[in-house]
Amino acid sequence: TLFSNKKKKRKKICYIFFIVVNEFCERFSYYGMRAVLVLYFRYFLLWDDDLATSIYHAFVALCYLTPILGAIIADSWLGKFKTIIYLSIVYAIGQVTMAISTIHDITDANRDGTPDNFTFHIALSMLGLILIALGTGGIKPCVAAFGGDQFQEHQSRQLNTFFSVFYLCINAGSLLSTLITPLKSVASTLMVFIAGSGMYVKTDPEGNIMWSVCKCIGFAIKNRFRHRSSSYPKREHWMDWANEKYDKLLIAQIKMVLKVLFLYIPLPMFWTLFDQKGSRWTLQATTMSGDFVSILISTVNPILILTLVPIMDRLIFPLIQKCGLNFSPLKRMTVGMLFAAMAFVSAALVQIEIDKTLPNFPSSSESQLKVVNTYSTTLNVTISPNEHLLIESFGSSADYVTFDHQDITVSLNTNPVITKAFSLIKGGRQTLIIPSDPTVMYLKEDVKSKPREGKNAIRFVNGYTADLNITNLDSIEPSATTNYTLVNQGKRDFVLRHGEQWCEFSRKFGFGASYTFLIPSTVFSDDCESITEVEDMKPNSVHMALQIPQYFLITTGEVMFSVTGLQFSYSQAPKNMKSVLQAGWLCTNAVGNIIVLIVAELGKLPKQWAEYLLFASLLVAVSIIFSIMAYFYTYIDPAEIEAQVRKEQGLEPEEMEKETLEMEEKDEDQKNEQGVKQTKI
Ligand SMILES: C[C@H](N)C(=O)N[C@@H](CCCCN)C(=O)O
Repeated sequence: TLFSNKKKKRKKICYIFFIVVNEFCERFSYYGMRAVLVLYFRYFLLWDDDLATSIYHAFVALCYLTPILGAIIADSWLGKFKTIIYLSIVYAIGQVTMAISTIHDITDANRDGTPDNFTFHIALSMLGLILIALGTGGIKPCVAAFGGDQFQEHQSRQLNTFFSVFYLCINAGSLLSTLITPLKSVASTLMVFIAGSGMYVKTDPEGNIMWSVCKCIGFAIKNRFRHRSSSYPKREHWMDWANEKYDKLLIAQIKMVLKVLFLYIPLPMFWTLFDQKGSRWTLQATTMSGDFVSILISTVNPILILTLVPIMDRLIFPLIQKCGLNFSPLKRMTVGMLFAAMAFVSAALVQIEIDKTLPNFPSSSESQLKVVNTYSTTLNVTISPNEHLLIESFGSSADYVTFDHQDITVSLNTNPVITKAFSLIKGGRQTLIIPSDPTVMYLKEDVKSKPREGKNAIRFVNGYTADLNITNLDSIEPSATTNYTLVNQGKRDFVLRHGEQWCEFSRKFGFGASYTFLIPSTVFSDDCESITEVEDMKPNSVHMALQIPQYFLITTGEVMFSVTGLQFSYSQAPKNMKSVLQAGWLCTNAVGNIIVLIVAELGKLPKQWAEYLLFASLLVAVSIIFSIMAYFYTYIDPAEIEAQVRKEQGLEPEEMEKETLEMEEKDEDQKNEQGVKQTKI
């Protein structure tokens, strides 16, 4: 018996391996594609930041809405195993479609490196994304529930370990996704899953369960209204009004599901905060210094998950239990929410530090102006009505001057005096460039926010008497100013060239600064030494390491909230509705993302730190509501309730047999465990 038990255990580990590796591959593919999605929208489809971010969030929301469809297909029609297989094929077709949409050669007839038919690429990529969303939605609720199905009712400890390992695999997939291409992994997802096919415990779908559930709920509501007069005796639960027509077992199962779904109502708020890691926090990082921007953003969360899940499972939770505290799943989830709220308080504190170092950008009604003088002598610049600036040759005004009106007149103390009228951009920053011929002074638009991804925005004003060529930039005419170019942090070299003459100009950059370099007429005679630098925006000075506490707090919250929620959704669901509740759980994600889209993107507060604090307070309020709801929730054993209802109804012999077999197996396991203990003693 001992030998056969060990064999059984090894077999189980083996097919659980196939399931978790399948999830690893699927998440690897998903996160690998997601990581480059916004870049694809921005630089291939040439969408602006807002559109790219909105479509990105809409896609993520769709991925977490489609699980409902996957769950219906699995629980009512195909069963979890076949649903995973078929929808993995849809997923793979989606990834291939997406990959084809990125080949610009397909429509690039003139071979200029840009697609000629954007509509074609947009249509193809949207089709690809919809297929991926359908695929991921179909797979996700089924894989978790399918994994859970491999355990028997008495194996709750193993079931919890399975969900922790399952979550570890999600994060290992997410972590490694940046290293290998997503396409390969879709193929391997399918192959790994099919490889374990013969070993799985496959529960059959039990007819169109969702349709029966809807009809049953509809009937209960209708029946309740038909009997609303006080002469009819009250029933214990409103679903009991379906008793006349529907099976008691189905009604009991619906009651269990509704109880859990009701508890889910406050949960999207957690995801609203959690999913801002990828948007607001990423933007925050671009205003900080440190050379691990992209690595930090894409890897810190999965790395922390891989470390924290085992620590929590093996150390913290057992320790809490040893102290005699009942740290129930719903309590863990509440604490997880509070951790996420603390993460946002930490983000707000970091933001306050950053704000102290940020330039004073103009409000939407203000305009800002700086003056750069490349004329041969110092100039007295008067900007009507009462702004007087003394600017030396190849120098600039100390900082931007802010105006609450747009129309200005500029006078220079040249002989004769030069006067010119300008209209400034509302809410913009501009520089007045005074060239060697001041009569043609002109305005140039400046950056009015920190450059993306901690890069530096640089431009050159050509004070040389002829056209100049600068590395990686178009040729610039005399007196002209180039547009901004983004350069990475570190030492950068530029070669300036005019005909046979050239010189090399080197400069070390930090993070998130903006500079205008003034090239004098003597540039080649002094080997680029005389190029002067005007700092339009100071480099970032708050170090990115300050973001680590907020990442640590949100990930601790995630471990408590998300891993526990996954286990809870499985354990509290009736056998035939496991995927449906997994889908419900994933839907809380979708709603969270939609809230990010609506509240965070549209209703932005003027101060970012205030927005962080607002979200933190909202989550604290929601966690209080959730803890009250949780207090009134009684944990159930769905199998026990189902058995009890069946008993009341009179059990079918077939089911009785199955149940007896399970009981016998359980007894055998317990005996064996005791046997092992005795042998050890
Ligand atoms: C990578 C991340 N830490 C993670 O584990 N993600 C989970 C849950 C995602 C919910 C966020 N909207 C996953 O299943 O990908």
